Formats: sequence, structure tokens, C-alpha cells
Amino acid sequence: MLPSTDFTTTNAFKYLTDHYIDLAPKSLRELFSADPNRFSKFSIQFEDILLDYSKNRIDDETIALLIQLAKECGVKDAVEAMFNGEKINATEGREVLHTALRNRSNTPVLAGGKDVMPDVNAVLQHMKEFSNAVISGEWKGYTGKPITDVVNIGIGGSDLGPVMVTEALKAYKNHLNLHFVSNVDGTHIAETLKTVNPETTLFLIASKTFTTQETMANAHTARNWFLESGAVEADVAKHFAALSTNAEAVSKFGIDTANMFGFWDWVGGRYSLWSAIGLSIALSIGFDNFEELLGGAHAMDNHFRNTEFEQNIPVILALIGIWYNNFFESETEAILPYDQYMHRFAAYFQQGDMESNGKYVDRNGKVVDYSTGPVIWGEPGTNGQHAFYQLIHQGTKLIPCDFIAPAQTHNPVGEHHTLLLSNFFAQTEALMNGKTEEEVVAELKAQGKTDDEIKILAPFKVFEGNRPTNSILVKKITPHTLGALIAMYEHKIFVQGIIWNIYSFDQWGVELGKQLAGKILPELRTAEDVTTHDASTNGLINQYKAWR
Ligand SMILES: O=P(O)(O)OC[C@H]1O[C@@](O)(CO)[C@@H](O)[C@@H]1O
Repeated sequence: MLPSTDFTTTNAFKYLTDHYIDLAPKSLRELFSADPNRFSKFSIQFEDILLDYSKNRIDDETIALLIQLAKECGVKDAVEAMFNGEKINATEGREVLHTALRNRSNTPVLAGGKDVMPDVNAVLQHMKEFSNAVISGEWKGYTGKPITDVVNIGIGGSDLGPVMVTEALKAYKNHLNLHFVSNVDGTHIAETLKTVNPETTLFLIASKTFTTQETMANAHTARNWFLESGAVEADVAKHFAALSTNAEAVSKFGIDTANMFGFWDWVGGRYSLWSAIGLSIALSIGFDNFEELLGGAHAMDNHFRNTEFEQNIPVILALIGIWYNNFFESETEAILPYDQYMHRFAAYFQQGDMESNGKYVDRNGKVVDYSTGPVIWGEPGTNGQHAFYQLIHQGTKLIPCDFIAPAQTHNPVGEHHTLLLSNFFAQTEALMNGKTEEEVVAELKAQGKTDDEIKILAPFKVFEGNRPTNSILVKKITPHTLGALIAMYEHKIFVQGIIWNIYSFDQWGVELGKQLAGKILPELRTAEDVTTHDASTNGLINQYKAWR
């Protein structure tokens, strides 16, 4: 069982509250001038990843108290419970074993007393053989042509991970064209089908449950399009594969279960890119690179499981996030990758973090009286600088930011990468140091501004600074380092869920909307006005009917 501690009643929480009051007035400038070793003290290197967390509102005591908080909340026991296959997803009665999917050591991992590794390895072997056959051209379509395009049809965890990884690793992609259809909006499948040839297109129907409305609607549309193009039922097997836990539903849809790549209930949707859901990744970058991705995540798993908290990157990130979320009352966190290939990285962790920790009831079924999961958002740098950095620098909200950048680029064009990295370094420095009134006045004087002009302008040009950031410098974004980065955030989310005493692996909050949509759908199929809802919903539906 997971420890179930109300962290607001722990000693650490009390001392952190007292310490916050002492520390809050101190500026980061003061903290850095007081300790010349601040960077080395508050940074951790793991393989080719450097985490610099020194530009945070912390000192030695803060970190010591936060680590005490983690210990008082039983984080270590919770980590072992997860890796050892305990049913920590208690409301669904399931284990949480996405770590087994990338367990490259192949040591036994028990779920329900059974070692899952033989099954995991069997699916990986099937994925390897299949992706090699498609990539090599050995796998032929119904007119004898090799596959040129792969369309992954899925949503949420059956889409976001494959999209993010195939984009982030585009430098490793082969000749296959990857397409991702997720939205039930007909535009998504219509626009995609315009671009592909039924003779050379492979559809992956990616759905853990194989019941998700959007995915099944898109899958049936794709199947109808394929059959209307001149193919027959027997040809479906050459052009459709299923990635799911639900063999019965796959077979009922009409996909040969020989083309099914299975996974298990102990794989959460938002943690599933390491499973058969990752087949589109293997097709895009090759199975060897997919294994490298698994290897990077496995390396981070070992770091997370075996490293003392003081040097444990996911634990430190989790604790710093809690420090701002629960003591400085920040509400969001920005993930800002200075890498255009990583443009879907923040979006991926919107599901990863917000679907895991967007909970208001604790593990005892009590409504919490403290803040839990943050809003996750972000865009690549430097684009964000021209969109929302104004608020981060001079807004009234505290926005903790994770800045991520590769030291090496895959596209050494001119000095673009140097320009990019100059911004990466400058932004965290600016957010930390700000610009004082004295510095502003001196600058305006040097520009020849009059005293009156300076008096008017100066307040708008002062930067408070003291705005916290983490800097994550990666030697190069490769399948291995990307796998490690993803696992790093997964484990950060896990640690925060344990400390907030919430269940991070169910997602009951997505059900109500689906249920109500199911009730409204038949009402939209008739011409009559509806009266069964509140005045707003009735009014909207009836106006839609009048206009459609
Ligand atoms: O993979 P599937 O079963 O089609 O679910 C898709 C997504 O739907 C959810 O919102 C759950 O209903 C996400 O948790 C999940 O990743």
C-alpha cells in the first residue's frame, strides 16, 4: 500500500512554512553573491543531462526541509511499491508498470505474481519484425506496392506521445511519412486522407480501450475510405493494425489479431508511448532508435530508483515544484524547450501532469485543503519570447519555468544555434537578476532622456527579477536523452502525487463529459428543439439546429 500522509501536517511542512517567511524577502542576487559555489551546489549531472536548479528561491535549508518532506511522506516506499508491481492505482485496482516496458535489464517484474517481461519482450519482438518489414518494403499493400505513409489514429496518450517523440526525433526519421489523426472533427481525418494513397498507406488504430469515440469514428471512416477506394475486406489486413489491450474489440472491428500489438491494463494511457502505442515511433525512426529511447528511460528509472534524494533529479524537480505550488502559491509551470523539434514537448506533459495530478480528493477520499497539480503550458524558445515572456518577466503571477536546450544542434546552419543558446542563457539570467531602478535610470540617462522623461518611463522598465527557473542543458537530443527526459518528468509527477497524497494514475475526471456527450448525441440527430437541459444548453443546441 502507498503511504497516506497529509503533508500539511508533517514537521517538514511546518518548518518550510516558517522558513518561507525568512527566505521569501531574499533576492536571488543576494543568494548568489552570498555563495560563490551556488551553481555547483544546486546542479546535478546525469549522463548527458545537466540540471541547474540554482536560479530558484532556495538555500541549503530549503532543500534539506523539502527532502525531509519527501521522506516524511514516504516517497521512497512509494517508489518501491510502483517498481515492484503493487496495485498503487487503487481506484482501478491496477499496477503501474510503464517502467517494465523499458526494463532493458530484463530482470523479472511481477504483476499479480507473474513476471511480465516475457510478454513485454514478445510484443517488442513483434514490433521489431513488423517495423523492419514495413521500413524495408518487404511488407506490401494490396496492389503489391510498399508502404509509403503511416496514419496513426488515436487520441490522448495514444497520440500525444507518438506525435511528440516523432517530432522531437525528426532528425532520425526514415522515408516513411507519418500522419497523426486524433480529433473527431471530420477535418482531421479528411485533410489527412487527401494526402495519402490507399494502396501504400498503413493505418495504426491506437487505443488502449478500443472504445474511445473519437478514435473509433476516425477508424471506421478510414476503413470505409479504404474499401471505397477499390480494396476488399481481405485487403484490410495489409493496411490496418491495432495497438490495444482489447483483442475482442479489435477483432470485432475487423482487424486481424495477427496485426494486433497488445499491451496491458498496468500501462496508463499517458504513460504508454513505451508500449505498442510506440509502434508509429519505431516505424518513423527505426526499431533500433526506439530501443535507444527505451534505454534512456531505463537509465533514468535506475537513477530515480537508486539515487539519494539530494542528487535525484526527478525528486529535486518535484520538490521545487511543490515549493512554488504550495508555499508561493504559483498555479502554473511553463516548459520551454529551446529546440524546434521539441515543439510538442509541453503539450505532451499537459496530459502527463494534469491528467495525473489534476485531482482534488486525496487517497483517503477526503477533499484536500491545499493546492495539487499545476497547469502545464509552454512553447519552444525563442518563439515564446515574442508571445508571453512579457507576463513571465513583468506580470503579477509567479511562473516557475523549465528551460531546456541542447548544446548540439542537428542542423548547424550558420550561427543559428549560437543565437538560440544566447537567448536560452540570457532569459534565465534576466528573470533572476531583473533590472533595478538605478540601472534603468542610468540607461535612460545614457540615451539622453530628460529627467522628466526618465521619471515617467522608469517604472515601466524596471524588472523585479527573482523569477525562478530550472535550466536543463542536454548535450544533444537523441533517442536516449529524450527517453531520459520523458522519464524524468514522469517520475517528477509521481513524486508530487505521493506528497500531495493523491492517486496519479486514474482519470475519472474525463468521464462525465463523455457521458453527457453520449446523451446529447441522439438529440442532435433529430430536427426537434430540445428542452431536456438547462436553458443555456437547450438554447445553444437549438440555435445550432437552426443554423446547421
Ligand atoms: O487509448 P484510449 O483507450 O483510446 O484512450 C485515449 C485517451 O482517453 C483518455 O482521456 C481516457 O479516456 C486518456 O486517458 C487516454 O489516453
